[in-house]
Amino acid sequence: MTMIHNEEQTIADWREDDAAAMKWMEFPREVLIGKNMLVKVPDVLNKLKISKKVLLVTGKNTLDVAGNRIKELVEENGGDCEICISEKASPEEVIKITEAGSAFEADCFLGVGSGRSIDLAKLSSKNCSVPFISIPTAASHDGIVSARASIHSEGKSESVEAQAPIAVIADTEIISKAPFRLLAAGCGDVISNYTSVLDWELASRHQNEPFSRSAAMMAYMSADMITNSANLIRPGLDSSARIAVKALVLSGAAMSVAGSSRPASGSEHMFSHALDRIAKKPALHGEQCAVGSIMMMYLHGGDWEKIRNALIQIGAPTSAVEMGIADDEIIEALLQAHTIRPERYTILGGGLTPSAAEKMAVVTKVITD
Ligand SMILES: NC(=O)C1=CN([C@@H]2O[C@H](COP(=O)(O)OP(=O)(O)OC[C@H]3O[C@@H](n4cnc5c(N)ncnc54)[C@H](OP(=O)(O)O)[C@@H]3O)[C@@H](O)[C@H]2O)C=CC1
Ligand SMILES: O=C(CO)COP(=O)(O)O
Ligand SMILES: [Zn+2]
Repeated sequence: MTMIHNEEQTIADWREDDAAAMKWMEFPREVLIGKNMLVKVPDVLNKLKISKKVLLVTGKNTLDVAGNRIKELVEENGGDCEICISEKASPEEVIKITEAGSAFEADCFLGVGSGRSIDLAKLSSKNCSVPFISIPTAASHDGIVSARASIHSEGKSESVEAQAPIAVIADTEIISKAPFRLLAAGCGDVISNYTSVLDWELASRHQNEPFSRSAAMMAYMSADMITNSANLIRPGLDSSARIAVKALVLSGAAMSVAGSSRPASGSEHMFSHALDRIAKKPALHGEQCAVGSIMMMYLHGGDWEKIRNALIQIGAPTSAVEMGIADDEIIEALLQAHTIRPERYTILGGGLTPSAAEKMAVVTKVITD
C-alpha cells in the first residue's frame, strides 16, 4: 500500500495519539446484514428498549419498498409509528423533520431508504436527542453507518456532525432487488476512497492537517474490498448486496473514526457536488464520485485505469455519456470543484485551467475529443 505514510513520516494522529481523546468512534450496537432482516425490526427495538414512539423517515419510493411494512411491524409490536416523507436533504427539511419528531415525542427515528432519508433521520434524531436506526433499501452510498450527514443547499454541500445509528438493519433481499444502478453507484462511492485518501495525505503533508492512519486504512481497505470483488458484483444477487453493504459499513466507520468525511470525500466528491449544482440532470452521487475519482487519480499521477476497469467490470458508468451528462457540464464542474469546499485541501489546489480540465477528461475517456 503506497498511500500510507510510514511511522516516521506520519503526522501525529490527533485522535489516536492524543491521550486526552474522549472518544475514538461511534459505532452501532447491532449491525444486521442478510436476507429477510426487515422482520427483525421489532426485536431490535425491544432489545434496545425504544419501541414506543417511532418516527419513520422515508422517501416516496422506499415507502412502498419497506416503509409501510416496517410501520406494520412496529404497530404489531405495540408501538406507535408516524411516517415522514423526506424531500431534499436540505437545512429546511432537517428543521421540518426535527419539528415532526418533537411534536410526536418520538423516542427513536428510523431512516428507511436512500442516502437522503438516512441523513435526514440521522441529523433530526440528533436534534431531538434520541437514537436512530439505519435501514437502507439500497447499497447506494456509504452514509449507512457514518456519524456524518451531508446537507445540501443553494449549491453548497456540507458534511455535518450528526450521530451514528444505534443499529443498522440491512435486508439484502430488498437491497438486491433495488435497481442495480443503485448498487453499482454504492460501489463507486467506496472505490472513490482511493483518491479521497490520497487527497487527505496530501493535505497532511502540505498543510499539516490532522491525519488518521487507521481511518485512512479503513477507507482504503473498503475500496480494495470492492475492487478485488468487482467480478462478483452482479444484478439480483444476495451475495453482491452483502459484499457492497460490508464495504459501505467499513467506509462509513472510517468517517466516524476520522471525525470528518475526509477519508471518503476528497476532490472527486467536490467534483460530484459541483455537478449537482451545474448539471441539468445530475447522475447518482456514487456514479459521479466514481467518475470524478478516475480523473482525480490521473491528476495524482496514479493508476486511474485500475479504477476505470473496476467500474466497467461492475457495470457502473465511466463517462459523461453513460451518466447522461453533457461534456461541457463535466468541464464546468471540474473548473468549479475547488470552490465547493475551499477549506478542504486537495489535488485540485487553487483550481484547474480549462485546457487542463479538458485534457484530463479526454485522456481518461470521460469525454470524447
Ligand atoms: N452521510 C454520509 O456520510 C453520506 C451521505 N451521502 C449522501 O447521500 C445522498 C446520496 O444517496 P443515494 O442513495 O445515492 O441517492 P438518493 O438519496 O437521492 O436516492 C436515490 C433514489 O433511490 C431510490 N431508492 C432507494 N432504494 C430503493 C429501492 N429499494 N427501490 C427503488 N428505489 C429506491 C430513492 O427513492 P426515494 O425517493 O423513495 O428515497 C431515490 O429516488 C447524497 O445526498 C449524499 O450527499 C452519501 C455518502 C455518504
Ligand atoms: O459522500 C461522502 C462520502 O462518501 C461524504 O459526504 P461529503 O462529500 O458531503 O463530505
Ligand atoms: Zn460519497
